[in-house]
This record gives sequence, C-alpha cells and structure tokens, in this order.
Amino acid sequence: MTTTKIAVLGAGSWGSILASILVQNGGQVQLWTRRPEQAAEINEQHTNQRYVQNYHYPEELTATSDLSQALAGAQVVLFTVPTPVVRSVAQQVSPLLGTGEAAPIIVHASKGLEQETHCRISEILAAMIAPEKRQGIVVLSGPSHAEEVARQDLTLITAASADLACARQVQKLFMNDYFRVYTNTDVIGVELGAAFKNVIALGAGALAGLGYGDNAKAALMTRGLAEISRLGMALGAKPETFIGLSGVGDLIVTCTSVHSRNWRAGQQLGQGQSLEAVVQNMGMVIEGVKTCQSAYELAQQEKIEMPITAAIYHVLYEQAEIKSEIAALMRREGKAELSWD
Ligand SMILES: NC(=O)C1=CN([C@@H]2O[C@H](COP(=O)(O)OP(=O)(O)OC[C@H]3O[C@@H](n4cnc5c(N)ncnc54)[C@H](O)[C@@H]3O)[C@@H](O)[C@H]2O)C=CC1
Ligand SMILES: O=C(CO)COP(=O)(O)O
Repeated sequence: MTTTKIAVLGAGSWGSILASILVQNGGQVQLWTRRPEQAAEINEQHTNQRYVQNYHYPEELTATSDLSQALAGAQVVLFTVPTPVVRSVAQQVSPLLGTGEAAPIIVHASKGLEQETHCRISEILAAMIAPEKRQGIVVLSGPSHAEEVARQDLTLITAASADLACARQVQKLFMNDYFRVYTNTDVIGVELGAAFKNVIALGAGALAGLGYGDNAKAALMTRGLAEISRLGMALGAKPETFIGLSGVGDLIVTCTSVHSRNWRAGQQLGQGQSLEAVVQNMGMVIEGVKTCQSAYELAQQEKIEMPITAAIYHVLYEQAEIKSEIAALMRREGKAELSWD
C-alpha cells in the first residue's frame, strides 16, 4: 500500500489532532503553522500546549512554517484554519498546487460562513482554487471535540462531497478503531448544519450562564434545529442531513459540552461578561459570533423566521439584554409546532 502525502493547514486544536489521526493511520503528514516557534514545539517536544494540553503528538508528525514545503507533493490538502482566514490562506495555497494528475483532493474541516459574503467554506475554496488544481472538495464535519479525539474517545463524523469517490478516499484515510467516518453528498446541508449550530451553542451557553436548566437547554436545541433546518432547506440543503451527525449530532455536542468554545463564550456572556472580553480571553476561534451575522442576514434575505438566531444577533451586535431577549421569545404569539400544521 502506498503512503498518502497530506498537508494539514492550521495547527490549532482541530488541525493538530486531525493530523495526529492521519499519522496514526499511516499517512505522511506535514502540519503547517504560520508560527515557526509552534512548528519547533511540535517537532521537538511533540506538544502543542496552547491548543491541546497534556497531549503527546506522534513523533512521526512533522510541522513546518514553510507553506511550499508543507504542500510539496501533497495528494490531500486539509484546511483547518478559522473561517475568516480560509480565503486568504487558499489564496496563498493556490499557486503552490500541482495540476491534472498532481492536483490534490481539497478537504476542509472549518465550521462557519464568511461574514461579509455569507459564502460556505467549500464555495470559498472553489472560488480560490481553480478546477485543474483540485481533484474534488470534501467537507469533514460532525460532533468531534478535539480534546476527546485526542484521548481516542469514540467519534463519528461525516465526509461530504459532490464527488462521492473523493469522499470515500477521505473516509478511508481517517477511519480507525475510535474514529468512524460516514460519507454524504449533501455538501450544503453538512456545511450549513456545522455553521449554524455554533450560533445556537452560544445561546445554550448563555442559558447555562444565567442558571437555566435542562428543560430550557432541550427547548433551545429543538427549536434551534427547527430554525437551522428551515434556513438550510431554503438554501438548498436536504432536510434529512439535519438529523444526521453534522446536524443534530453536532448541535447536541456543541450545546452540551464544556469543551465547546461557542458554548463557553455564551456561558460567559450569560454571566455578564462583555463580548470583547470573552473573545479576547478565549484565545481560540469562536466561530458562532461572526456566523450569527451571516445567519441573521440570510434569514432576512430568504424571509425565514429565525427568532432564536435573531435574539442572539441582537445580544451580540445590538447590545440587547439576554434576559429581555428571552422574555420576548417566550411572549411570542402561540404557534403550531410543525410548520405544516
Ligand atoms: N476544536 C475542535 O474541537 C473543532 C474545531 N472545528 C473547526 O475547525 C476550525 C479551526 O478550529 P480550531 O483548530 O479549533 O481553532 P483554534 O483557534 O484552536 O486554532 C486556529 C489555528 O488557525 C491559525 N490561524 C489563525 N489565523 C491564521 C492565518 N491567517 N493563517 C494561518 N493560520 C491561521 C491559528 O494560529 C491557530 O493555529 C474552526 O472552523 C472550528 O469550528 C471543527 C471540529 C472540531
Ligand atoms: O465543532 C465542534 C465540535 O464538533 C467544536 O465546537 P467549538 O468550536 O464550539 O469548540
């Protein structure tokens, strides 16, 4: 069996742990970071303390701050940088890729929408990387906190692509005894479920920060899923995707886990901290904050009712009080639960 050469771009918590799985599965991985000192820490100490504490990376994993070195001969290029920088990283990557037979499969594992354009990540990648420089674009998504994957807890995710053969190749690269991958062809549904669940997780954290209990959490998740599905379907997603791993699966994990940065950010907002302080102190990406604006604007554009998303938008962008937003949600006129009733 030939070894697959893989470039992983972004050495934060998710990129570094995905790189670790790929090495454990026999891949030849180059992990790219902008910061030479982080590459040195990974190569020499086999740690990445700022992002994943107390974890020893496989010694075969090599990191580099030289993008052309990371991409040299790569058959698979995995983007794991935060949504706001995907476009600029793809712009740097594109001139360094081979064409035709030498073109790699492009994979991404980021969960957000570009704030200004509302683009999904695969749309950004398709715009920035010419068709002759890629075999296909695959999205990896599902309930998967890096901290738990690091300790080899059982994790199931989805590899979605319009090109099923590419999704199957990526599935094969990642599958092992603790990491199981399903394929899906609904790229829109998988990407939108991943992006919008982060917004709802901010709300779940805020409820926890204010001391609300499990009833409120379950209500928010259920009605949040209804909003995600409504907007997702208006934007071309298949409804069944939202009851899959990248939909309700990821919504559950992000709304209930202390590992979630979005949930923790919401909790801190609920406890009265300012958004600026929360973002500053997290030191890692909180995708839901920017994606909330895109979701809010898309809902208005598509004329889709998304009261929970709108309430979170009012808190994040219009300095609304969380408690008054909750009161307004509870006082909305009575509705049928299902839109077809
Ligand atoms: N952490 C997790 O458990 C999971 C994260 N994700 C998604 O993966 C994406 C990345 O998340 P994390 O790794 O957790 O974020 P992180 O905040 O831990 O790390 C982000 C990394 O991107 C790098 N970066 C930032 N700006 C950059 C730029 N302009 N050029 C190059 N590198 C840059 C940072 O230096 C850092 O190494 C997000 O979209 C997130 O939603 C998806 C599943 C699980
Ligand atoms: O997407 C995730 C788990 O599936 C990670 O969520 P956070 O970005 O909120 O930590």
